[in-house]
Amino acid sequence: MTLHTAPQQAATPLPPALPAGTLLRVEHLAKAFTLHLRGGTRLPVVDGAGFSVRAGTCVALGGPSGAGKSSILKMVYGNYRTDTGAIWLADEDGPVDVAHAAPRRMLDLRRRRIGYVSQFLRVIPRVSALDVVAEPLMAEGVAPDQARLKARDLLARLNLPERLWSLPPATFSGGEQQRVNVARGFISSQPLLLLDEPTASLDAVNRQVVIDLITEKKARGTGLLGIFHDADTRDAVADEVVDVSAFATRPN
Ligand SMILES: Nc1ncnc2c1ncn2[C@@H]1O[C@H](COP(=O)(O)OP(=O)(O)OP(=O)(O)O)[C@@H](O)[C@H]1O
Repeated sequence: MTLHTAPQQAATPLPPALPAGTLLRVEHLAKAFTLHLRGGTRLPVVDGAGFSVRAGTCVALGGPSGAGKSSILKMVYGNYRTDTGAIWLADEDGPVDVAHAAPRRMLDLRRRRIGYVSQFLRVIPRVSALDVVAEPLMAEGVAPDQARLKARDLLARLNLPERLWSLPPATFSGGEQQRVNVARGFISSQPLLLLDEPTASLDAVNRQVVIDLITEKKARGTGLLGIFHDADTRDAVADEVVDVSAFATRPN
């Protein structure tokens, strides 16, 4: 995962008082990509994006392909720089604007406050599937044996054959890698979890497992912000769908 390092807007807006239970509030968000290999052409993606995520709910980002759903998710996780606007993330001492957070702060927020299940697993050479899943818990200070126990539980629930657990996932199928990725994302307990198409390569049985995992997170008070191309999954988990094409800066 990359972290943007460029400075953002000149002035950091004052933190708002987020309503009780609000974990994330996106305000007036705008982003355009600059295509340096195309003579600096600017490609506007979203303008004026705004929505909130409350504890115990799942908000789905909807809209057609290319509308900017993944770009919004990446801005919330601090992977993409924002041009204007604010992304208020609830922290223990009050809201932090992710759009202005320094890289070190962002890494700390990722450890404690915000998790992310990316679309594809980033394979780490020579690390077993079990340790890929257990690693975020170990990074939080959980003892390796305990972290691996929880990882085993999740991999078993996601029907990953036990013979694969000790192998690095580089050679796994797309669906097997996605299940390792989902397990890695769901193992920790940050209050906000971002999901980028977590069921895209999964069969119906494992899609249902992911739906159950999301439902359990919601019941424990986690807020989720996700992209679900599969309408059945979206209908099963989403409390609200935010149509990103409403924030488009050009026809999609
Ligand atoms: N790093 C990048 N550099 C340049 N353009 C980009 C970059 N990332 C995304 N885009 C462009 O921004 C637009 C929005 O892309 P994005 O992936 O956010 O859409 P999406 O709604 O998630 O699409 P899909 O449903 O197909 O995944 C697209 O036109 C895409 O080409």
